[in-house]
Amino acid sequence: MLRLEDVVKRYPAPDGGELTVLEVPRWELGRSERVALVGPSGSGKSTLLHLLCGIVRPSSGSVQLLGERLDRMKESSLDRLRASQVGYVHQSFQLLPGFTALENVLAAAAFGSPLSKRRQRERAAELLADAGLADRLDHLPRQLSQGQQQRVAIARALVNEPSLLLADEPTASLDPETADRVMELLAGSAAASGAALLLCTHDMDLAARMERIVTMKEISARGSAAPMPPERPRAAIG
Ligand SMILES: Nc1ncnc2c1ncn2[C@@H]1O[C@H](COP(=O)(O)OP(=O)(O)OP(=O)(O)O)[C@@H](O)[C@H]1O
Repeated sequence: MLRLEDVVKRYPAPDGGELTVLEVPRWELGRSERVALVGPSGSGKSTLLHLLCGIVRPSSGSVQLLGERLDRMKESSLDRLRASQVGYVHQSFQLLPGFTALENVLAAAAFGSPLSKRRQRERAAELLADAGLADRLDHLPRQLSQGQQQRVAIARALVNEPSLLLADEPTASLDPETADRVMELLAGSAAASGAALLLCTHDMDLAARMERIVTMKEISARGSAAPMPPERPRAAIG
């Protein structure tokens, strides 16, 4: 479902040169696989997630999602593919502050869902209910707890039945109990819908709940050029 070949990502450096952040000879993620991605801070995890859904383009090499070359696609086609096939859960939720929980989920459906408006509304309400938020549909993000906001973000990521779920440290700002519920929802939903899940985390307990753990070292010949802190044994890589 996802394949990277000879991918290099460079960013402009402040001194006018370039910083090579990623060098990936070859890496694949299969359909329905649930994988944890771990690596020190600055090793390129977020950059990799952004490359995998076309938010960022590689400096060279090929990125294939569902047989489509993202690196060659024009912006509007990329937007459409991402809206319909990819659910992205951000560490900081990124909900629309003036929209209710239901409206936040519907906003994603409006762009990427083939369903009728009525079915979109039903599905959005069902997902929020599955996330334990049936009585919070009309609440604004600021009227929700952190864990509730993250559950809205997960419902939003799932509303278009994506083939690929990308989650960038989705539990980083949550207490352990809430993190546990959020993980259950994310991994359980991916398993139920057959979506592939790639989850970036510093928490090795959460990572261990995925089918497979991959490290940035295994994926990329090069992490950040910046010096990295030594890896710690548990619960906090980076
Ligand atoms: N837009 C950008 N311009 C220049 N350099 C960037 C840009 N985005 C990221 N970088 C650099 O790329 C490297 C990887 O960053 P990235 O955010 O992918 O790491 P990460 O592994 O997700 O880190 P963390 O675990 O701290 O979130 C860093 O050294 C960073 O300075």
